[in-house]
Amino acid sequence: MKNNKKIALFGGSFDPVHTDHFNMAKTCHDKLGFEEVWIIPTFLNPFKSSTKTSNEERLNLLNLIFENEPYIKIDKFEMNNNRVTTTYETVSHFKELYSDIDFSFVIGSDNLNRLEEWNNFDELIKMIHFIVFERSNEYKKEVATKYHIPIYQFENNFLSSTKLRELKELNLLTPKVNDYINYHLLYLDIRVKPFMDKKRYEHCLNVGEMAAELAKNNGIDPQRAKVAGTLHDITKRWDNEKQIAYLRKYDKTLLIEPKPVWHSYTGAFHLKHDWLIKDEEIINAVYNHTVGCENMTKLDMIIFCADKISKERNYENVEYYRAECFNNLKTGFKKLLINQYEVAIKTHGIDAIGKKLLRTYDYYIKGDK
Ligand SMILES: Nc1ncnc2c1ncn2[C@@H]1O[C@H](COP(=O)(O)OP(=O)(O)O)[C@@H](O)[C@H]1O
Repeated sequence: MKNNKKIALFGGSFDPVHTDHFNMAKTCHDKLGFEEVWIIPTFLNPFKSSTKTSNEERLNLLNLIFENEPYIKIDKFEMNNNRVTTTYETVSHFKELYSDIDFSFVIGSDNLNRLEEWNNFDELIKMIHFIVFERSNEYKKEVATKYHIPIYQFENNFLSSTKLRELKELNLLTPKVNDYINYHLLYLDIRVKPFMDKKRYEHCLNVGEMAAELAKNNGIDPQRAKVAGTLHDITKRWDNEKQIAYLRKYDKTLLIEPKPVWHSYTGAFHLKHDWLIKDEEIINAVYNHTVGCENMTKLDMIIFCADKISKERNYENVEYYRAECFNNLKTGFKKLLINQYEVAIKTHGIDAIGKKLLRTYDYYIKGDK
């Protein structure tokens, strides 16, 4: 009898794809005898109202994580359908197209709980073998027994896309996937929006846009500037207690700076230690965005300026400062710095404006750097 090729179909939202998805696919190939694993990202999960990320972004992430795995094929059948596609339809499609292939369908054990509710389940279970990977100990074991479905263990980190979107357990996510997510600013509606009011969120988006424009003007990667700009105020609405806790944890000396400046430092610490952003220039640009420092990079200046001239800002002379920044970044930056220094002194007095603003002012304005 002819030995048919064995292929595992692995469907999911992959929003984002993570290390455990990777390990499951690898186990199918390395240990369970599947020659290939075909990854089928959903257009929409039938049990969810919507996915959070575009098809293109999810595909890019899949291509990235599996780039060195030759046994993987990423199939766009469900995505291209542009509508909800049930597993029954998908399996029928592949079986019809490739009648000489032995297909199995990979799921996590959580899916056993509602497996019998899947569309056309009675037929589906006769059409294809399910391969189940244990996700936790709590699942309907009787469903597996009833349909003789094998359960496999694998090197499981017990990750979930939902938790990763919420910045939980990011240290276990394949770093290049995390880097892509950060660089493309995915999941802002989960990671940024809920932590501030609408106006502040709009400001953040506008600063990101303005920073990208200034970056283009100055020969810098606009996307990196957009990331720093969009995330610059990420901790602005954190309460004092949380700000203090972060400063105590990462740099106590900053507690002597005025409270309104704290968020620049806690923002940088949050992005570095919780978002796991590795690009130090981005981290530093957030760190320096309120009162600057000596020897600022172009990106530092861009974020400092973009924050003060973003689209929605409408204080007197804002148009003038905008034009100055686009005409010459350094000149615009210095003018904004003088303005900020004078306003700060008028409002708070020289003793209360903090050492860092004084130092930046001395360096750039008095020292004419
Ligand atoms: N840590 C894990 N252990 C076992 N199975 C998992 C794990 N993470 C995801 N899976 C399984 O991988 C498949 C695709 O995952 P995902 O895209 O997160 O699911 P969904 O389509 O439900 O959003 C699902 O069958 C899910 O149960």
